[in-house]
Amino acid sequence: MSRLAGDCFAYGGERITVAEALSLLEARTAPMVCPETVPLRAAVGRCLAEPLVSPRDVPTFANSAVDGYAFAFTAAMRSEAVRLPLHPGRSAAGHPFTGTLPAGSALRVLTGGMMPDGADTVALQEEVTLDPDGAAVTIPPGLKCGANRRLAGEDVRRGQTVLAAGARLRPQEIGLAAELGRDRLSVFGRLEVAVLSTGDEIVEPGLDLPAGGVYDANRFILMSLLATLPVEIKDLGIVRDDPDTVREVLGRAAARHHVVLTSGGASRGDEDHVVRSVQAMGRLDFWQIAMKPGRPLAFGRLGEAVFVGLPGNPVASMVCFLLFARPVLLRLAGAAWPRPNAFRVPAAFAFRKKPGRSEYLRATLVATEAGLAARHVPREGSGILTSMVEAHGLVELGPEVERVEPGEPVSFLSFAELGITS
Ligand SMILES: Nc1nc2c(c(=O)[nH]1)N[C@H]1C(S)=C(S)[C@@H](COP(=O)(O)OP(=O)(O)OC[C@H]3O[C@@H](n4cnc5c(N)ncnc54)[C@H](O)[C@@H]3O)O[C@H]1N2
Ligand code: MOO
Repeated sequence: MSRLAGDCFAYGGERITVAEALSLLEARTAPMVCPETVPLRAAVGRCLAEPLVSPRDVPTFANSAVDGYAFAFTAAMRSEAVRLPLHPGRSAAGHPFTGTLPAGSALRVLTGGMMPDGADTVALQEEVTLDPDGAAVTIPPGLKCGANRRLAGEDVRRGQTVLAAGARLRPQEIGLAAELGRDRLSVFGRLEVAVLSTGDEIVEPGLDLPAGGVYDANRFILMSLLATLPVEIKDLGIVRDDPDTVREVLGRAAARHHVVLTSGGASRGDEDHVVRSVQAMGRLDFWQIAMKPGRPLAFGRLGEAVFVGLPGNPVASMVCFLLFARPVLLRLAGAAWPRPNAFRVPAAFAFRKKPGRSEYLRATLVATEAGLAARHVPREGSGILTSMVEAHGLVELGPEVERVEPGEPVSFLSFAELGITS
């Protein structure tokens, strides 16, 4: 769709804060995929390619919110019980009453039934007294005019833009489109993302582990994270760190995918063949982000494809994916730039840190007498993957923070806000 400039990931400084990195990335990424029209059921999780405008009011007609009796409200009803003769017929959902209700009478209505002409208020059936012969109802005093009535257009107005282009379609957005009568939607096509691991020590799980070997955790983390996004995942496995193989794999991956995502080798600009190959075949920009974990990040271009190189340590790789790669991929896939909500909760810990960089502490939410609080997981190295397993989210301490005292409010970014829902 749009072409990103070859140098879109360039930046001048040495070290960059998390906020600066995010605003640069937001400014420089744009959708890479084309719109396509898909049936509603296939649209969940995708990004809307054009605004959704309602062709009608919803509800389309005024209707009763309860099973009861409809009538025209009168001032006397505020203070006294009023007995109304029952008009023949009824209004049920799908079976409207077609006449006009005479003033001073009531009509049997069921939930969802169209409000009859001449009525503006409904009394709940449990609250009225029906004459033994069923000929009249007595409405208790105190009802408000318009009670138990749902107005036409009270949810959505005709012509209203209910979803903006770029909206990520969750079950509720799919329901809204269905409610407006849409059976298909124009959504952005899936972003094609190739994932690979490199590093001579990295071994495929299931194989024997030689001395010095490390099983590939990152690729499985990344593919699982990608599965939460509107992308098509191509698993390129572990690529041996040999120049010819790396070039060949990268060349093919870049020609067939929008994005090539790797982990490891993000800091060793001179040794790693992935890094060297991206530099030789396209352009690579190293980012040193003032954060812990996950300082080194690499962004680049391989022809038309975007290259994202995450740090090798599994926790750093995952945190960098969640903070930086995820919004970039969503934006490339047509989504509006996501802005996860951090909740302010009291800290259930004390902490000291260096100013000038952001820290992301793996944290659990714990119930205290004062409500929920965040407790940081004590073992926190960027290779300690069990810290992520234990955690419910990340406590984000900004560059200005030097210490946290128990009870002080901190920003808690739940994993759910970062797209990890199960
Ligand atoms: N002299 C310096 N050393 C390091 C720096 C630095 O700035 N100067 N930065 C440190 C930080 S922070 C990180 S993070 C790592 C990043 O290094 P790389 O991105 O180049 O990653 P590697 O060196 O390849 O690997 C680091 C670590 O992660 C393990 N790893 C790699 N891939 C996987 C995988 N797919 N699954 C599981 N584990 C993986 C790898 O074996 C290493 O142990 O550099 C620091 N050093
Ligand atoms: O990015 Mo590194 O793993 O923070 O320590």
